[in-house]
Amino acid sequence: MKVTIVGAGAVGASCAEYVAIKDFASEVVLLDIKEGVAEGKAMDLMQTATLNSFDTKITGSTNDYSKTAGSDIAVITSGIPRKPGMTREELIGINAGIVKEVSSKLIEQSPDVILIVVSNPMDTMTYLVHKTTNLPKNRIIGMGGALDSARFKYRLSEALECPPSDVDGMVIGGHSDTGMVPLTRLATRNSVPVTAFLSEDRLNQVAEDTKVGGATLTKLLGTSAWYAPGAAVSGLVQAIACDQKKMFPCSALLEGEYGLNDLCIGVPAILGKNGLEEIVEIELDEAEKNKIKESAEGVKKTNGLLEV
Ligand SMILES: NC(=O)c1ccc[n+]([C@@H]2O[C@H](COP(=O)([O-])OP(=O)(O)OC[C@H]3O[C@@H](n4cnc5c(N)ncnc54)[C@H](O)[C@@H]3O)[C@@H](O)[C@H]2O)c1
Ligand SMILES: O=C(O)C[C@H](O)C(=O)O
Repeated sequence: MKVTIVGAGAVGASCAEYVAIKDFASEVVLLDIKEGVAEGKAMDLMQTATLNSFDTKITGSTNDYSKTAGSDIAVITSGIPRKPGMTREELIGINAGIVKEVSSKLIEQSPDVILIVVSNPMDTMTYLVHKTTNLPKNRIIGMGGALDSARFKYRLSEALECPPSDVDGMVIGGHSDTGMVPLTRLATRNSVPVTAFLSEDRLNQVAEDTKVGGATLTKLLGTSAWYAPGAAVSGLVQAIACDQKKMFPCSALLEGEYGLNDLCIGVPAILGKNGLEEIVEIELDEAEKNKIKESAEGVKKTNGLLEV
């Protein structure tokens, strides 16, 4: 199993580290345009192999796509991150060109590759890859919901004063400060609805904190987050590589599901060896349906800025 990660920056390197530590891939290739950076990070990570007990071979490449040939899965993290005070949507001008070029070069070398898009604004970048490549829709997946759901569970565990592992929950919708839809009605602590423990006001606070999770970290760090993003991407990579049939909220191309068409947005999906194998349509209540509709309008507005 060969995994390529384009962009050896904060998220790309974190993802490479988690993939390696989980030890399911034979090879990880890190590629970046910055001279020597991917090679350096690959070597640094390889020097953790005996410390962290993994056999995955990590190599680096400065913009030489021949090194990525025959990749089963490729992750696109290349592009710029936001700075405090910015929205993800503001990154479209620079990142659209990068994502378009990178996806085309990856497919040239690995025609059977499954692509995971991470660069922001992620839903629109995922849609761009669908529009500009001929890959079947199961082989283009946007990562955002897995991260947002992890943040949601963290915020719920804080409110419940319990370990995060006690909590289950999911965030669907657009990966944006206003477009995320944390499904508080369906979240549970060991099968008990969280609504049994937390007031409506507290749950609304949890939802709002979740939606601005990325912005909160960006303000603290001066750039956007990387540990949880890298871990979230590695979860998707593992589900595909190991044919786990796991469910994650992923940005998928919708053709009628949830009453939506011609956009990529976060919905529950089953991931396995064929990539995004199934979109799961869950029963939403009226308020949730309205939130998804509103979120989709926001994503479509951003898609409208693309020149495709
Ligand atoms: N979808 C998500 O949940 C999520 C989470 C975190 C970050 N992100 C996004 O991921 C992207 C990367 O974030 P980061 O913190 O790793 O940024 P970073 O600046 O640390 O790393 C980006 C890397 O991309 C490289 N790059 C730029 N153009 C390239 C090209 N044409 N080919 C190859 N490499 C190129 C840069 O040299 C840099 O090393 C940003 O757009 C960020 O907003 C998305
Ligand atoms: O917040 C960002 O800009 C990066 C990423 O989308 C995140 O949610 O951490």
